Amino acid sequence: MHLDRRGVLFVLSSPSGAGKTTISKKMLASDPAIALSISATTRPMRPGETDGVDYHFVDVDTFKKMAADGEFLEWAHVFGHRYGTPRARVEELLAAGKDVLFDIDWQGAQQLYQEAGPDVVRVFILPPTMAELERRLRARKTDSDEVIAARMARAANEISHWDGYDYVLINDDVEGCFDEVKAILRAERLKRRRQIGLIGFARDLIRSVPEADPTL
Ligand SMILES: Nc1ncnc2c1ncn2[C@@H]1O[C@H](COP(=O)(O)OP(=O)(O)OP(=O)(O)O)[C@@H](O)[C@H]1O
Ligand SMILES: Nc1nc2c(ncn2[C@@H]2O[C@H](COP(=O)(O)O)[C@@H](O)[C@H]2O)c(=O)[nH]1
Repeated sequence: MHLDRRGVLFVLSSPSGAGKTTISKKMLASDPAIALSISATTRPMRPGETDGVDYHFVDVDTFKKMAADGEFLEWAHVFGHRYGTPRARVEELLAAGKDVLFDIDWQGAQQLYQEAGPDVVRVFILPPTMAELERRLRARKTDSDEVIAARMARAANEISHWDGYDYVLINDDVEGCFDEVKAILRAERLKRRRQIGLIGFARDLIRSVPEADPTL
């Protein structure tokens, strides 16, 4: 049975290369009730990325204007570039009854939580080892040695924020991690405070009992 509920703002964070894009893509492909928040970024496009799908690729002046105009729900400097979550798409998705998936760093998760509080569910993904993290970054073949070194150098800092999250998973095996993420989303969707349709449903159930106490 379907009851109206508040949308979940589902955040995935991790050190670069731990697998959050991989998990996000699997979630989006398997569940039409959740849609991706498409960030704006000033970083250059990678091979295989599409403007407007993976990110909105913008120059620094455009980004600064968007920030000054209040167009971002949150934004941060990451790896020497600016990244931000456009407010409009998130609001449209929530109004359409969707859950929203965010692939953002710990600074973004913190700001989003300040904005949207308990509607936000924060999941942090750890790699099994730092050697495996570096191996994944290299195997992805999207970044230069210099970029990979910078991402590895920042990984410890990113990981140090693990305790600001509601759930922490170790992505050793993609399918296992994906199953855990799906279980979290499913349980969060079922939380009583998100099921706004429950109030009317329970009231109608009670009123349908002729012998019920009329003050209930
Ligand atoms: N459990 C896993 N085992 C082996 N390889 C994995 C696993 N999870 C992801 N990968 C691979 O590791 C690489 C990095 O994954 P991905 O791009 O999803 O990381 P990310 O956390 O989104 O990184 P970034 O923050 O830089 O976008 C990809 O090539 C992906 O296929
Ligand atoms: N605070 C935000 N962080 C973001 C946003 N979009 C992406 N990110 C994070 O940046 C790094 C690097 O991403 P990459 O695509 O260049 O590898 C990663 O941790 C993302 O989660 C955002 O809108 N806000």
